[in-house]
Amino acid sequence: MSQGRFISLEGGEGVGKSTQLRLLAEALRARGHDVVTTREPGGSAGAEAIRALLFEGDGERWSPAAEALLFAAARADHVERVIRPAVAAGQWVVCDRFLDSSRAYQGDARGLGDADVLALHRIGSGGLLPDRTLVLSLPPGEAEARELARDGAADRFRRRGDAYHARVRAFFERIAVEEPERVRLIDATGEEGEVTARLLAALDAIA
Ligand SMILES: Nc1ncnc2c1ncn2[C@@H]1O[C@H](COP(=O)(O)OP(=O)(O)OP(=O)(O)O)[C@@H](O)[C@H]1O
Ligand SMILES: Cc1cn([C@H]2C[C@H](O)[C@@H](COP(=O)(O)O)O2)c(=O)[nH]c1=O
Repeated sequence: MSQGRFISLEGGEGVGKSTQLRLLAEALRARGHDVVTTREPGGSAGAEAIRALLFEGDGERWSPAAEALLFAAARADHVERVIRPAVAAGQWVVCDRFLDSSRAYQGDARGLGDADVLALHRIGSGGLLPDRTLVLSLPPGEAEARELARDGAADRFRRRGDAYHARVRAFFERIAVEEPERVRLIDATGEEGEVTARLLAALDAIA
């Protein structure tokens, strides 16, 4: 049995994560890997139910702590029921967002703190980390233009405003510097296929 892997795609809204999830999975399948694609919040029945709770209502419905707990609970179910079994069975799991989104959005931008988010992750998911995290990076105006062309309107997370999203972007850029073995910053400008090629190149030692 080949060795399973766990890869997460991260970054702000509209940078191309869902598009690249599909394209990267196709490229990895073409290399002979058995690939499972999934997403957060969600990815298992219980976690999708929590996703609905998180997306309903206005942006301040949940306190930072309650929101972090909901994301951590969804992740615990997803990790236990989907991610760990797939990796143990030799599959490659490619996930649209994971722990680093909680660190960026709840820990940093909502002020909960990195240590508390990591503590929730240790309790809920045994501290599982991806083998590689690929952070897609676009100039701010470009991500927003792509997002508005796709949706026409902002969802409750997008409505938190520019300063909030600037903190998220800065947090992702920082962890790529601080955790270079796991986290790679990827230029997400240009054609979809060019971005996929950069992602594949950034899988170097684990592919
Ligand atoms: N390389 C690209 N060039 C131009 N447009 C792109 C590119 N990649 C994705 N798009 C388009 O940009 C929009 C946002 O892409 P996508 O939905 O993949 O982003 P996302 O990061 O998953 O967003 P969100 O976090 O909001 O779910 C989509 O309409 C998609 O078709
Ligand atoms: C996993 C995770 C996500 N979020 C936020 C980030 C986005 O604004 C939404 C998810 O939207 P998407 O279109 O499905 O990417 O949720 C968060 O704040 N914390 C998290 O842990």
